[in-house]
Amino acid sequence: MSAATLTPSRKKDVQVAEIGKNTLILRSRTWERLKFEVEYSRQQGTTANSYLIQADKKVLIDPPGESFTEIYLQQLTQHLDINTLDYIVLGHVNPNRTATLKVLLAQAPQVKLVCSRPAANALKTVFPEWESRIQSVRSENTLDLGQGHYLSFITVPTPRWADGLCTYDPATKILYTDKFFGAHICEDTLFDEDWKRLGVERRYYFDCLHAPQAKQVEVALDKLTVLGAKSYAPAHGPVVRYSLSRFTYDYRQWCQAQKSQELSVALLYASAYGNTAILANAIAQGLIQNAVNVELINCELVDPAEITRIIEACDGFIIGSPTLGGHAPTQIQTALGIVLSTAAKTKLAGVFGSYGWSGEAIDLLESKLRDANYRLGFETIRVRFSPTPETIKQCELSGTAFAQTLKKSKKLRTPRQAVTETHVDRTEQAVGRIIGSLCVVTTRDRETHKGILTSWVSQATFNPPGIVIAITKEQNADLMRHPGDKFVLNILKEGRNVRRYFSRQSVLDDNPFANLSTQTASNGCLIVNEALAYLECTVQNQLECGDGYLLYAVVDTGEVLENHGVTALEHRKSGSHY
Ligand SMILES: Cc1cc2nc3c(=O)[nH]c(=O)nc-3n(C[C@H](O)[C@H](O)[C@H](O)COP(=O)(O)O)c2cc1C
Repeated sequence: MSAATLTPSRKKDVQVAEIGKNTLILRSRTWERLKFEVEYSRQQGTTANSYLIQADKKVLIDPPGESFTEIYLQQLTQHLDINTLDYIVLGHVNPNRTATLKVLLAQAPQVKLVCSRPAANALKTVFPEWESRIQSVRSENTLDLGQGHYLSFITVPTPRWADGLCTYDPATKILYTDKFFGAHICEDTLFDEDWKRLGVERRYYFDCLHAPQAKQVEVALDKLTVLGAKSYAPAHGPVVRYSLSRFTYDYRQWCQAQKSQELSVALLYASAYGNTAILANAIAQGLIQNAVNVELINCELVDPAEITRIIEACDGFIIGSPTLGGHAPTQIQTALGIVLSTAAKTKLAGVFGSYGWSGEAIDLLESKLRDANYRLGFETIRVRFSPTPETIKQCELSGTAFAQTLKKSKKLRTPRQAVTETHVDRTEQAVGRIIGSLCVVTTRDRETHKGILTSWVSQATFNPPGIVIAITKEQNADLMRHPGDKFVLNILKEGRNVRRYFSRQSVLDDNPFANLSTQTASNGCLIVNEALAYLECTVQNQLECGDGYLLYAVVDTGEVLENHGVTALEHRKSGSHY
């Protein structure tokens, strides 16, 4: 076998070499950044690999995109009489690829296109005239080219490439892996003999393309590793021959590492023409770079039960949509319904989308989430038509901002668990796991105002609206203990450290209201303006119990001060003290 290596060129070119019996690689090469998507940002160039198997029958695998059409066909025709070509196998389809396909199909009317069923459906929609030339295959299907080249197909659907198809040739033990096991790097070296040097590019490629779909990649690996391949022939970068086991192991490890991140974000989207998908991938990068697991959900492919499961398990969710005919696609509307009925209000949310002129889908998503009181982790991203390098960067930064906010809120919400069982009675620890809304009760005695921090509040009646509030004797809350006493319950907002002014030490030393913006309620007590909401209350009943009191108070009036926040919660180590 001659693994011919051609002279380097700084211009785009096509490198051709034999990589196995009857098998050529045609590598369309560019040393420049091919596209502005994040996956190309390391600027090492890339190769678009195509393969030609010439046995009794002839198959071309994955012709490149339109930036190479001309130079690729020039090279191809030096090694193949197009009139003898039988099949073109496609690992996936995208609009960019169709330019080369159109030329090939026009020149070779006998050629059949072989692809997965989703790819076939997509092609038939856009090119109905090709219908009779498209042959869709499934995992158990094979194609006999003669001379031992008995090709088998393996469908490998992922959120990003729902139509993914790998091809295995037992004659050469080459597995054509399309988007798996690639790297964006352009060199003369065809194989991976110096594979350690490729580590950074391989990992970056995985992070950009596969980390947000780690679960589906694992399923694909299960299908591919049983084949016993000796080489991987990917769509980009060197052919994998020397590091096949190591690279497969790395993929497993990277998937595991991704899935075991402490924080996880569900990234839901639909995209008819690919623009919203590009935004989703850029946001995913921002999250992944900040050690957050991303579950990419292409809403067109995932059933509602799976969306519900992922939404329940995630720490935050981000949803993106194109606008088509003034609406969000049905699948996005379904996903939104699931989110609104499933996701806890404490989950951080985000909205993005590509639109043309009116962008109703993005407005719908944002307004529904705001109305439902979700906190948004970044300013809603609206991109007209195709993203630009700037908007891609903006998406990455938004992903980063989202990850950081998520980490902060997780810290706030996570109770400190350091106490050992020898120090605190287990029962007290268990009682301490009851949590409540963090509030400041304000009372008034002539010109003196007082504030008491509490989280022992619960709604008790609907009609009249009434609450029960527990106070301990040491809280010295005499001004609110008797029927007819008035107070204001200020419900605090998560993320604002208002409580520090009302800790025991602060109250003893200072006037807690000196550093806070307040206003006077109609019952004379103070409203803390930084609170999320306040209730003006009148005590009706009091019950002395244990070392405290239980008060039932009727809510006279109240108001939400900030529409877009969530209530701060109080977590305690132990139920033995406040
Ligand atoms: C059939 C069709 C209908 C569209 N209707 C709207 C519309 O009502 N309002 C709008 O802002 N953009 C509209 N657009 C523009 C798309 O939102 C825009 O092309 C967007 O980039 C598509 O995103 P996608 O690539 O993620 O599918 C329409 C586009 C098409 C092809």
